[in-house]
Amino acid sequence: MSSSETTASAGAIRPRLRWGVPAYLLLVLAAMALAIVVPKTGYVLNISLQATTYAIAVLGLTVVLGLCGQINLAQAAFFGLGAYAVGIGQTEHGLNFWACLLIGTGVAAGFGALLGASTLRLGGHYLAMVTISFQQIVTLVLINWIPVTKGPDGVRAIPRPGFLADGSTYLAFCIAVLAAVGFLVWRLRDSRLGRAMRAVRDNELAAGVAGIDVYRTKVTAFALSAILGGVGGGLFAGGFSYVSPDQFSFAESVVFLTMVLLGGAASPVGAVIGTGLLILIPEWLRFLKSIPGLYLAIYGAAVILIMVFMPDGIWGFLRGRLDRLKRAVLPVRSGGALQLSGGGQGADTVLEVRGLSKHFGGLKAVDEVDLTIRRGGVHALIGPNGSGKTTTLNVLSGLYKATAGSIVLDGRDITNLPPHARTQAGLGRTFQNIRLWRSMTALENVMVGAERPGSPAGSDPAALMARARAALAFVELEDRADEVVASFSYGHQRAVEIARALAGDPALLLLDEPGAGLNSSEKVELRNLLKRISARGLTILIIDHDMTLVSEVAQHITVLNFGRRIADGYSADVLKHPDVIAAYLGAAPDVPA
Ligand SMILES: Nc1ncnc2c1ncn2[C@@H]1O[C@H](COP(=O)(O)OP(=O)(O)OP(=O)(O)O)[C@@H](O)[C@H]1O
Repeated sequence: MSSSETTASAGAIRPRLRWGVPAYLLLVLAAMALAIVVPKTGYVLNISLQATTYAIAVLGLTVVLGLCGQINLAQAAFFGLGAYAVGIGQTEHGLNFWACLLIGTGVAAGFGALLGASTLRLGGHYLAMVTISFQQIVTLVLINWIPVTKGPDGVRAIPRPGFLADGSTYLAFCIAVLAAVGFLVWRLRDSRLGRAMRAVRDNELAAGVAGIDVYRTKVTAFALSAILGGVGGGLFAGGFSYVSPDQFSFAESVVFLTMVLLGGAASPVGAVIGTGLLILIPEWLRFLKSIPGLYLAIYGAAVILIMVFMPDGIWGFLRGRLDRLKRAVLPVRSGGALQLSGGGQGADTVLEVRGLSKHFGGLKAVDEVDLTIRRGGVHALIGPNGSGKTTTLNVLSGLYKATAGSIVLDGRDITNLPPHARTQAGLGRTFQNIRLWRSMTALENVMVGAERPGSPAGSDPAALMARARAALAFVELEDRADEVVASFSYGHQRAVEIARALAGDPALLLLDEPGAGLNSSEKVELRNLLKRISARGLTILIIDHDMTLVSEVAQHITVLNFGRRIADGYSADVLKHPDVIAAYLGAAPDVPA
């Protein structure tokens, strides 16, 4: 191993196997060849066609639910839109198969984006209800818009393209589409968009503050999911040459959801496993159908047992076992030294805040606060509990809208920008309660920070990876880059959060109580880290209750009490200020001699 290499200690980052793609291609070609040459009954052909086309739609749920964490109980509706477009377009309007497939997919994408748009105001149960409502509307339209959809009778005699007329050839084609979609979804996970989706899933607030446009990411995830639903449905219609409303009902959406959860929502492999199993289990249990109820009871019990004992799905369970075997074997390249530019050059002032107020009803949490932060060095914002420090940081980073006042960062007015745009403008921050994306590795967390538009790494994946590693090396955690952060100690999680902000090369770093919850040796490490950051020219605004830490690292201090600024200036002067001493319970704060 060269000196520029070190060894990662867990396998959450995927090794890029040189033979992986050719092996996958060979496997797909073999499956296609088998589909064509092996003689099969109509029954086997139908089961195979159903599994393949369903799996494409279930991969859509891998994107929206598995990667982005958004519930979608309308996948059967998107599947139906694709299927009916292929059915009606060909039989009623004489369009060709491919044009119909494209139209169906486009219509599904449009409605998917519309559903995604509702996430601006809705989440969780409410989002689930909106998707269910959409599903029910589509079902009602399919049943009742008889002149167009043929109502409950459905659309019959749907043709396929001439060269795919033979059922086995059509199946091979569907396998090829499934393989291509599966590959794209697999690659999506480790792309910039995929990381953004996972960040939104794990912690939406932190994603926004790290520079991700949360809303756009969700809309994109919904649209992609709907596209895959539409493609799957279109191919389904060609495969079965008949579609009717009951094939695309709410019950089918639940089946799609069960498939993705059963197989494992986080990976396309899970989608395929879940689909295969849920289509095959009923067939295997068919012999029980003679005893009323028994078939359903065993089917339901099997699904419940798998979900209880494998909460991450079957593939999630197997993957966990595989990852344990792979520990401590991945060689990784060193990221080199972290470059910090400290934001725009020239102007002395990096942040200018005038008359900033934030009221919660009658409570003036922040009340006409002025704050000037000079470039370079550490500026502390202190004050007793409830004095408005965190609220100030939340207004600065855009999590709260200011009631009044203005915020100018590096000469640019950012008062009305959303959080991700402020990050793009040059703000970096950490949280009082650590907000990492817990299912992602340290490296993945920090890579999202490095992806901030305007950061020096640009969009080159190798440069992003190198910058993220450099940021981790800066906080002395490069050797744990490929471990999932949930396994880190509190102190190390804080360091990763700081590395994530540093990777974006901010003009100003906001640290909300970075010392909270740290033991004494971790506090020493933190103090040294802050000094190293400051030595690189990056300006820090820190909130902390530990006056020893504050007086050791900060050159300037602003003091708040009851939301108002009561002192501001050089640290030594401010800490002796009578109002400050009075604010701290009438006694001198714990200032070291
Ligand atoms: N979302 C909110 N809704 C209503 N009141 C809030 C909200 N957030 C903060 N407050 C109130 O605003 C005041 C300032 O709170 P803030 O958390 O900013 O204080 P702080 O100085 O950071 O305190 P601490 O040091 O304990 O973290 C408190 O009275 C708090 O209860």
